[in-house]
Formats: sequence, C-alpha cells, structure tokens
Amino acid sequence: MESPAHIADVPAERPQTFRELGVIDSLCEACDSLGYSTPTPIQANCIPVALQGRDVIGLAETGSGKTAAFTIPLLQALMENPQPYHSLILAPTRELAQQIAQTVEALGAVISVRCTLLIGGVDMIPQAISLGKKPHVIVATPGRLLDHLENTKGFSLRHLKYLVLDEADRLLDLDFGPILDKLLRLLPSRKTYLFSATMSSKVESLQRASLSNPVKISVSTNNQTASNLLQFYLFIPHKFKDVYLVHLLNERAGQMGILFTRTIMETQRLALMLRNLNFPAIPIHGQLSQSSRLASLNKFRSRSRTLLIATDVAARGLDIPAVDFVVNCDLPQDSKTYIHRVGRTARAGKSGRAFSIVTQYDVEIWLRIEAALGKKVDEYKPEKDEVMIFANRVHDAQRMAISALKEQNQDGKGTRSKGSGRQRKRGRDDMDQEEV
Ligand SMILES: Nc1ncnc2c1ncn2[C@@H]1O[C@H](COP(=O)(O)OP(=O)(O)OP(=O)(O)O)[C@@H](O)[C@H]1O
Repeated sequence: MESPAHIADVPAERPQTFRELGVIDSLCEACDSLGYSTPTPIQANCIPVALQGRDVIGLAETGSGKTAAFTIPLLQALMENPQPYHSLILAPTRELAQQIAQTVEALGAVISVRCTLLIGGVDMIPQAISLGKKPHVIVATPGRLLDHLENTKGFSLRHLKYLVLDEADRLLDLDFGPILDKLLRLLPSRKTYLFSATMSSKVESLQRASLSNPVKISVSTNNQTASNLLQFYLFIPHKFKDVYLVHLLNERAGQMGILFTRTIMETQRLALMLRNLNFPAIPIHGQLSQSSRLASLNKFRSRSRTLLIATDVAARGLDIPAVDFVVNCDLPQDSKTYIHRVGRTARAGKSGRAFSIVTQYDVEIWLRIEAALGKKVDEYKPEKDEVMIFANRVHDAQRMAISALKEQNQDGKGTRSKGSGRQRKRGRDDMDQEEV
C-alpha cells in the first residue's frame, strides 16, 4: 500500500449543499427528507473525493455523520451502475450493523435500494433467502458474513464494487484480524472506504484492507471528542463507587444515560441494584440472547427505560440522539474505547456530559486517557454529606442484587430465568421479567 495522501484538516470553504458536492438530485432529496440540510465537515470532505472514485480513509469525531459520508457515494455509484451485491459494509457489532442498514434503507429508499442485514445470533435461513433476492447492499458483521460465504449456495461476492469498514480500527485489530483476513481474500479488488473516530496508525493493520492509493481525510480535532461534550471525572474510594453513582443518577433523574462497565457480571449486578432502587435500568451485553439485546436497545430508544447499563458491545457507533449523559462506572482499558464510549452522547451538534469514576486503583489508566485526550478533564466533586445520605439504601440494594445474581447463577444460566419467585413477589412492573 502506498502511504495515504493527507488532505486538509478542515475545508477552506465549506459547501452549503449536498448538490454542490456532486450528489445527484434523488439522493439530495433523500438527505433533505432525513433533515440533513447542510453536509457535516466529514461529509463535505469525503463525498467529492469518493465520487472521484478514490479509496478513502475517513476520520472524524463521534456523532459527526460518518455513516452518510460513506453511504451517499456508494449509493450514487450503485445508481450509475446498478447490480446485485454491489456493496458490502462491515461493522464490529450486530446492533451497529442493524443501525447502518437502517440508514442505507432510509437514504436509498428513493432509488429502491435492496439491502440485506447479515448478523450473528439470529437464524441464517431468512438471511439466505434474502440473499437469494440479490440485494444491492449487504451490511454485515464479519463472522456471519463468512458463514454465508462458506455455506450459502449461490452466494459469492465475486462482483463486489465497494467495501466499507466502519469502525475500521476495531475491525482491523487483533480480535477480528484472522476472520477479516479470510474475508478479504474472498473479495475481488474494489473501492474501499475505512471510517472511524479513532484509527490505528499501524500501517500493517491498514495494509490488511488492501487499499489502493487512498486519500486520508481527517476532520478530527486533536482529541477526537466533540466540542459540545462536557467531560468530568469523580475521584472517589472504590468502596463508595455505587453510592456516588446513585447520587449522580438522582441528580439526572429522567434524563437518558448509558452506564458502561468492564464485565458482563458487573453490568448484571448494576442493573439489578439500580432496579432495586427503582431506577428504570436495562442491561445490554454479549451474554444476552440477540432478541433480548435488541429488546433492551428498543426499550432504551423508546425511552421506556432511560438508563442503559452496557459492556463495550454498546461502545461504538450506536446513534441514539437523545442520550444526555454517559458514565464510565469502570474505566475502559484504553483511550480509544473511552473516546467511543463518551461519544454515545453529544451527537450531531447536541450537547452531552460524560462522567468517569476514578478510584485509587484507576489513577494510572486515567492519566493515560487524559494524556490521549490532550487535555485536563475537570473534576466533579459532589458534597460528600449529600452523597452519603443514600448509603444505607444503596447498601441494601447491593445485597439484594448480589443474592439475585447468585440465585441466577445457581440456576446454571448466564441470564436470569423468567423472574424467580422472590423477584416476582416484589410486584414491580415488567422490569422483573427482563433478562439481565
Ligand atoms: N448532514 C447532516 N445534518 C444533520 N444531521 C446529520 C447529518 N448527517 C448525519 N446526521 C445525523 O447525525 C447523527 C450521527 O451520525 P452518525 O451515526 O453517522 O455518526 P458517526 O460519525 O458515524 O458516529 P460514531 O463515530 O459514533 O459512529 C445521526 O443521527 C445522523 O442522522
């Protein structure tokens, strides 16, 4: 791979309309109908270059409209030369793939685009049937796509014209590496777009995607977080984490928040504890069935639950514009994950807040994150006396959560059976019936 040419960080003159970028009328109308009146900077920079037929590496902060930046050129190319299996978009999580497919369908409706979603955790047969209908665009997670390429009769991507890796640094990292290498060997030469808010600088990892003379377009600020995002940290002893968290949530009662934890077990424990305190909390993590994962997201999107307790399956890409705040209950292991997590709020020009709980055990990792952000984050220091008012209630809720988790694990399941007797007797609403 030649080393990517680097073009201007921000355009000197930003075009005011999609038409001025060279986008055809029908797609301009589609943008209009979605309320995209002005292209965002990444769109203004990427679309003309992509329309010239170049490979693109697109870097821009979270929530800045990267999905449309790669979808519009790809749909325009499809309009010019319609064919089945024209484009493939890969994403690292099922929920993100589903969200991208929705954007492709929304932007492509005016040109009757056929889009198929291939994700794990759900039946392969309806997906195989849908592939039989010769979709123009496939949006997929890597494992399931490979499964179809190997096992679905008559399906091949021999004639593929466009490949997009969304969250490209994640797809090209070690976890996905082997499967991606296998996939890429099955694809012909094509136009390739890599997009993310964070990118590996390792040329070897980018080489995997076999780009051809790519243009790197970066409209990221130095620290990759949106300027309308206010970030804070709380420095507190580990044993008070939950009580400070409850205080934080009480202050934001009724707002929509995503709470990130490091492990599935902690996600389950927190969801149970918060429900015991009557917070409308719902978990999402990789041990839930896919239908429960989607149900959790849908309840959150529709605001029937306002707190989503998540592992990093929800860290990247999810676009829920109403999210007011993010809490890092446990710090992420690396600064890239931090950037993606906090980017679940303050999207598309809206404001948002992110709080990180830092304990005596996390100082080193927090300093590393701050260094990567390139700035000092403000401390958020609630009055200790006010916080401790909740200590007893939090303690009770913790105990109940732990015993419910133990009970669940004794049932021999990773997820709770439909409401144990004790859970039901508490007589709350259907929260008790939800999987944790
Ligand atoms: N030109 C535009 N005008 C107004 N809103 C837009 C425009 N383009 C995209 N949006 C909206 O901005 C939001 C964020 O877009 P998107 O999800 O593509 O961000 P992203 O850059 O991919 O973020 P992440 O890095 O977190 O994946 C979406 O709700 C999208 O509908």
